[in-house]
Amino acid sequence: MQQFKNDLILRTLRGEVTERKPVWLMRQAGRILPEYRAIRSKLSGFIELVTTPELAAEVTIQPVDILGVDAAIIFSDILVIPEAMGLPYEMIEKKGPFFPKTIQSEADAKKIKVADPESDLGYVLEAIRITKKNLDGRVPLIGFAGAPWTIFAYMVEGSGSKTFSKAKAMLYRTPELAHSILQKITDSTILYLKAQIKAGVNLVQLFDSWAGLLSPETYQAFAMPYLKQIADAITEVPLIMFAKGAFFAREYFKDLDCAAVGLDWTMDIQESRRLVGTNKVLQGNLDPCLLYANNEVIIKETQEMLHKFGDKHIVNLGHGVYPDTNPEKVKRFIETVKSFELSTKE
Ligand SMILES: Cc1c2[nH]c(c1CCC(=O)O)Cc1[nH]c(c(CCC(=O)O)c1C)Cc1[nH]c(c(CCC(=O)O)c1C)Cc1[nH]c(c(C)c1CCC(=O)O)C2
Repeated sequence: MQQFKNDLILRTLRGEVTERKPVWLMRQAGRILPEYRAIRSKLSGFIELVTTPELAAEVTIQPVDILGVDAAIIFSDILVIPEAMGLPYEMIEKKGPFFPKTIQSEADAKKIKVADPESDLGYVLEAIRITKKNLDGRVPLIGFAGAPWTIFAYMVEGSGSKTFSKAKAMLYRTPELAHSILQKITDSTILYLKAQIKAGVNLVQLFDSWAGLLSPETYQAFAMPYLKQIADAITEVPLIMFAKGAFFAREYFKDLDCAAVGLDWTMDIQESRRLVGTNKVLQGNLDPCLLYANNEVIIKETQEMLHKFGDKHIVNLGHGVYPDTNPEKVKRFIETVKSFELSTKE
């Protein structure tokens, strides 16, 4: 096993008691950092950055150097999977992702293939290898993928949406077609995560960003079976399951073979602990908007959160950090976490 200078997150995921809690932020690599924007502004756009391994590796490491987080997350996007399956995406400035081609019919579904990570996603794997080399054991590297329902939602809807009603309509109208697409996404995701692990990531997170749009019954039918396949297949490294807005899913995750469950800021910490059980680590869940507050408020709210979680906790926000957040506020949040256990031990 690789030796790290800082392996707090891996020890926490193994259930060990550590000297302090590990901290990282979803979307830590990105527009909050002027150093990121400097690299990004020289390129044609986000996709060029994602597909240029040397630069993707550089922006992956920036938050480790600048913010002092306890893990790096590989700079990429969940939408590289639809692309590898045959549906390329565009990233429209200030609007978000757009798919010129989507899946509307059985004929469309037949045309998409199971991704071959080595040939279709080699640029991500290369970025992981370069990142590992340049991190030089400072902190572990997180790999990730979108959860099947969230990826399906983009492949059918074709863009972001408040309701994802086209994608949800397919679940209700043609469930068998939906299941066949979800299975292909799942197969692609398992191959992709395994390829990331082989390239060097030390843990992985699944993002089910649109989980909260489904009813409990629909989530049981169209999300859980595929999450279970992924969790059962990923045996090499710890898995963090993050399903935004899915209150109902916390109790389902109790029986999922994952090391940790991510909470968003709307989820009560003690209630979540009850639902998820005592075995798993919890991750989260400060409201990203708290980082707009003044330092005293940030420190107080962060400390309260740290108390409420107790042990078995990876500190994070409840969702990705918003792009207009002042990096100094992020640093204040991280410093509060780092000094917390020290101050309570004295
Ligand atoms: C739903 C989703 C996407 N992508 C992702 C999710 C799941 C997490 C979540 O729920 O937020 C995941 C993601 N996207 C990105 C990362 C990088 C690693 C990290 O967390 O630091 C990760 C983990 C980079 C990115 N992905 C994107 C950016 C912004 C692009 C830019 O630099 O202009 C970054 C840094 C673009 C993206 N990509 C996506 C959207 C909706 C957008 C546009 C939103 C926006 O503009 O903020 C799809």
